Amino acid sequence: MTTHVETRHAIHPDHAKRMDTAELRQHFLTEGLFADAEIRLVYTHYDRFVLGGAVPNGADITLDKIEETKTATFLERREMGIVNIGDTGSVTAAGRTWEMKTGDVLYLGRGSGAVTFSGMGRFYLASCPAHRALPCRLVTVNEAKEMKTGAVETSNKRTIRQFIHPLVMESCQLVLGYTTLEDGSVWNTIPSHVHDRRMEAYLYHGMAPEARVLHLMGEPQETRHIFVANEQAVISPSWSIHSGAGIGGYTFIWAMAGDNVDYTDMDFVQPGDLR
Ligand SMILES: O=C(O)C(=O)C[C@H](O)C(=O)CO
Ligand SMILES: [Zn+2]
Repeated sequence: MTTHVETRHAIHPDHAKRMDTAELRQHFLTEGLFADAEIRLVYTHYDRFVLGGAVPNGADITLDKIEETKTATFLERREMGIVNIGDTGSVTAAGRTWEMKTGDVLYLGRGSGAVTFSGMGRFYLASCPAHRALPCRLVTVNEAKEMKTGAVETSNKRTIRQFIHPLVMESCQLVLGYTTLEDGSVWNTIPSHVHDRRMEAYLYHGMAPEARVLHLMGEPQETRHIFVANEQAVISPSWSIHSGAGIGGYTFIWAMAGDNVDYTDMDFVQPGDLR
């Protein structure tokens, strides 16, 4: 098995607004996170948030130590959320094994040690620094807090499921869940928002191979777009909106790290104020 880590540096909004399409994609889009028998990570300088994919494909693959953190194990000073977007698989860490069905989310607290992924799961990983060790917890789809929002009339009817969230469980910085669009609704995160206190990343999945999401990013008065394919993620700095419209159905996993874990701490931007 191989573990591959790529580093993404933080970009100032004045720099971002001068980027062409290729540069925007190079800095904010992550492609190819999921590969058989590999762990692929993107280490960002936005709140030291790491995102990635682990695909055991029937074997065992282990995330233990990476050079970028210069710690004895990856989770020595970090917490991690794991979402299974594949078939049933399992995760072993901290002397325990959790079976994860499609859509389940596992929280691993600081100091959980090496993490082994097994079975036919397709695991999305989101990790950030943690100031204390909190208990590991599997949150099943039924245990998530479900929020229906949007409307058919505005083409944004969707279900937001909150997993690593103060209403469900305690974490240090990480807040994570996923949002599924209803048939016929295309827009996510409308009205758009920013939250200067937290960065965010969106992993889009459950899309047909030829489908694309037109992801909107940038400062509210300087928006840019990125066309995103299935199982690609967009890194959203704290100064950027993160909204999108899909050509076809999709789900996206949102994960955040920063100064607070208050999901409702958003500065909304109405469509009429976007440029
Ligand atoms: O559909 C939505 O709206 C979202 O899922 C919004 C994200 O959860 C988010 O941006 C949280 O800050
Ligand atoms: Zn957000």
